[in-house]
Amino acid sequence: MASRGRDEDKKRLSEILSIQDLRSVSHSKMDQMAREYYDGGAGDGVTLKDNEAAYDRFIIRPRYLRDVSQCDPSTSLLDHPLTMPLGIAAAAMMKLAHPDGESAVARAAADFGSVVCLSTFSTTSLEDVHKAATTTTSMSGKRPCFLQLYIFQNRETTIKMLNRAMKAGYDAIALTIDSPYIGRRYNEVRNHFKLPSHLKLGNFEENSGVKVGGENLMEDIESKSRKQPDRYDPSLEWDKDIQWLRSVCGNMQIWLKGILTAEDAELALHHGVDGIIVSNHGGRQLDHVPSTLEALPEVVDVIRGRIPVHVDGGIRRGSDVFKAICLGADLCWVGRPILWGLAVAGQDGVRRALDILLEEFELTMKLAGCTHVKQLSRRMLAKRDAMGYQSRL
Ligand SMILES: Cc1cc2nc3c(=O)[nH]c(=O)nc-3n(C[C@H](O)[C@H](O)[C@H](O)COP(=O)(O)O)c2cc1C
Ligand SMILES: CCCCCCC(=O)C(=O)O
Repeated sequence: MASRGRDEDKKRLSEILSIQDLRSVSHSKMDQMAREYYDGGAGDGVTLKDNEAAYDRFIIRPRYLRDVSQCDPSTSLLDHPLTMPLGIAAAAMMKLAHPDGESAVARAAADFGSVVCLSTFSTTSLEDVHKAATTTTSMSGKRPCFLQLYIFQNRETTIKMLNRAMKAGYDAIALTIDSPYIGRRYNEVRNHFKLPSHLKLGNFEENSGVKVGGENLMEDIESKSRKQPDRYDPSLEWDKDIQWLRSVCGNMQIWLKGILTAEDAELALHHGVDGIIVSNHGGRQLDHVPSTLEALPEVVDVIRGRIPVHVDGGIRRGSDVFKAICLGADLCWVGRPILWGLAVAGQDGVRRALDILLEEFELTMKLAGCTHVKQLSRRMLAKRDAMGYQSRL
């Protein structure tokens, strides 16, 4: 019976040709609360939509007659090989999409040759996910693994989690800096978002005081509720807290997730972080901030190759990955496409999402006249505006 279900999933997956197809099919697989939590954003969704729309404002300037019979889309991260410059972004509570949740995502990533960033609010323990993410049948050598971090007011909660991450073997922490409070998300309030009782947060004890959602979500969002005993620490500052984090992170690298300006990129460099992720949290935090693709160049220009710069938000096609790498990103992280794949067919659905992005990325490289990721540069893009297009960036 189970194998018939998997065969049907495989047939359905072979008919899915794009991430948009995956998104449409995923909608029938989730209830309203999960679907709107996954797909939605903050406020009126201006930034959410702009993250995707920004990719259509850039056009590719292809070069021809350049022997593209061989093409290598691979890269590396922390000395580990990656099949392409693509990682799986932190997303909370993956078991809302599929009972195999984060472990299925981690297994698909390992077999494909990608990297996972696990959310603080995973519904699987960080130890189990690390095991799944680093055990692979197809890629040789150890796989990299990131843990996304929210720092809690009760620092002991955070320290305990970091100690577990070090022991499990995580390579890097991605501290999310765009969330001193949760963004204003109407869907979650209307749907009375809460983690269903059969699911548990994987990284906290029952009595830790950490929870997501609940009866008073709007109060929680505004951080007024007395019912929420432990919440994000909104008092974080560059000087005191990055140093503090370093003192409790052991050998794990420290990356910052949520940089959107040259000024903060410069501060990140000054405070000695190991890498940055240009991100607006998939349009889920402050609405009306820039699309990440358009924020990327100012960050790349100030960093000048001294630390890696990654980007996430709105990436739905291999050509989007191509454009972000042309604008100077070293790697792209994808969030929702992976959740849609997970909802459609668990590990196989995630693998389908990754394969679609790889096939599209490789074909875009070849049709644009590139055979290696290092050849991608700003000269390969132009920006479309109301008047036509600007041929040089
Ligand atoms: C359902 C969902 C849950 C998320 N949970 C987290 C989280 O726990 N921590 C975090 O830093 N970012 C979280 N994010 C943001 C992602 O890490 C990433 O920045 C974003 O999804 C990228 O945009 P994309 O979904 O358009 O690819 C979440 C995103 C989604 C869609
Ligand atoms: C109901 C709000 C939970 C927020 C924590 C996870 C997260 O970062 C997200 O974007 O969602």
